[in-house]
Amino acid sequence: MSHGWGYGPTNGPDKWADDYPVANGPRQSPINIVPKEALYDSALKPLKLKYDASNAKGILNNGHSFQVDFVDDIDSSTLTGGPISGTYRLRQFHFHWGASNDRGSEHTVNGIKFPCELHLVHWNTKYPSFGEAASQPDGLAVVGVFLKIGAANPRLQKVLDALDAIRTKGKQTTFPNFDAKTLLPTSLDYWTYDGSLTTPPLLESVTWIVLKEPISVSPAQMDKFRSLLFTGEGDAPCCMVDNYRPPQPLKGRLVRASFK
Ligand SMILES: N/C(=N\S(N)(=O)=O)N1CCCC1
Ligand SMILES: [Zn+2]
Repeated sequence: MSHGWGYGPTNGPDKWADDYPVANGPRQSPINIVPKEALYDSALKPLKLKYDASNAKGILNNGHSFQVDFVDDIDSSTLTGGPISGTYRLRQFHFHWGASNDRGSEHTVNGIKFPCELHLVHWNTKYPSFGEAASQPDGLAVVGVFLKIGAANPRLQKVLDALDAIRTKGKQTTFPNFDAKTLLPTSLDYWTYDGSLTTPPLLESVTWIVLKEPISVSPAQMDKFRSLLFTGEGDAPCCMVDNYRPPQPLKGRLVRASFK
């Protein structure tokens, strides 16, 4: 694949192994979650998410999705507990979505796709940096949250209102004072398994923590996600949609549940 990776017919998920052979590795993500095949583990701790709204920095169209970046030079926005040991710092959150409401999520549940999936990316502070952590088997922890079509979600609106300013690849703007915890559902029940980044470089360094309860999103809000472009200013416009990798082979991995 001579050109950069993406989600199109010539550079999409089926082609990523050309440049990133780990794409066919033993712990790739996402996966299809089959709740009846998950093992309830009473030893799993509750998730503890302590986020400081003042750590929110900016919002960026990175050409694959958009992300909200956080100050992560001190332990002020952290994930502890759950399946992990130690302290993981919030680095950024981003989303994956479809061209229509019948698809868009990366993880699926009993083969069901959601229209969108939120990923909150954290890195293990036992390592000196995000980059270093990303290359370690216990380096990252990503909390995944499904978005399900329903009533408009007011918690999403500040994020969606910022998208007009970052319509094209490479555009960014300031995004101060945002508490990422407001994006989480009431229940923090979760499934967890050992996996990878779902985009190149597909590093097998992620402890996945996928919440069972979705949050709501309205059809009109989904259309705001779809107003972004994969392409840069002045390029032929290509709508940012279907920026999701499909489920990957489980290859014998265990999926554990924090709930019965
Ligand atoms: N693929 C990724 N996150 S994800 N989709 O696996 O949560 N990332 C790539 C660089 C930083 C996060
Ligand atoms: Zn993601």
